[in-house]
Amino acid sequence: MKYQFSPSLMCMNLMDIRNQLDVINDRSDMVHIDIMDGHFVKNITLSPFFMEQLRDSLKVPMDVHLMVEKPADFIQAIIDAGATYISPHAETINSDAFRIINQIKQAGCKAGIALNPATPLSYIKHYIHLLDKITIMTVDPGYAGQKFITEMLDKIREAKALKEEHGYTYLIEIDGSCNKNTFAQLAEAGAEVFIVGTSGLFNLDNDLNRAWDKMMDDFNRLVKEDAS
Ligand SMILES: O=C(CO)[C@H](O)[C@H](O)[C@H](O)COP(=O)(O)O
Ligand SMILES: [Co+2]
Repeated sequence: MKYQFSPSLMCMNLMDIRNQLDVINDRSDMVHIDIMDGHFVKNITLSPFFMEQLRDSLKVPMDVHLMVEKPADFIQAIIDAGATYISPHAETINSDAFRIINQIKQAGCKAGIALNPATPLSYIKHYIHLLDKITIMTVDPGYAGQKFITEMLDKIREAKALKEEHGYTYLIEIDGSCNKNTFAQLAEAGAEVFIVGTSGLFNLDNDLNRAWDKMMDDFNRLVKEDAS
């Protein structure tokens, strides 16, 4: 299994997009796009408009993290803006989970789900088999630069065990404080996709190529590639 890295574009230097996109296109597996409505979380970040501006310059898939109270209001706009993965929060789709997952898949996109730290995996047990990716928040949602919640390691282990036991095909993605202090324990627990933001990537160096080199030097020193 090859670990994947997804830079969180809400953390990038928006004054230097062009240079950073060249690095991102060369080195990342996908990009993480946080869309917030100011209600589900008290913050507003990126948007379908931002995605449309970016899509012709991007050579890697867009992974959209929907931190909004009413994701059904945004799904079509995000599909139209070129998303590959679309991940609403499980806490916001209780009344239309299957409808939303079907809408995402029928559009040819991949269906993901994001779970708040306080939300157990059991909350999605009736549709977990339909998912292409599960994003386990290791910080409370809404902001970059927060403290890692170590209790989430058990949830990651549980997601890995369920996947192995039932043959589920979802990717296990981690969102929040993925960095040199957490890479090893996250990989050991079962993380497969690392969303890297301020602490894991963008704050390591003003030059994104050098920052990426530093991140991978740390990662490769701390994590032995999973042979499976
Ligand atoms: O979902 C997010 C926050 O709610 C974003 O994806 C952040 O970018 C993510 O937490 C990564 O940022 P960090 O500074 O590495 O924690
Ligand atoms: Co996110």
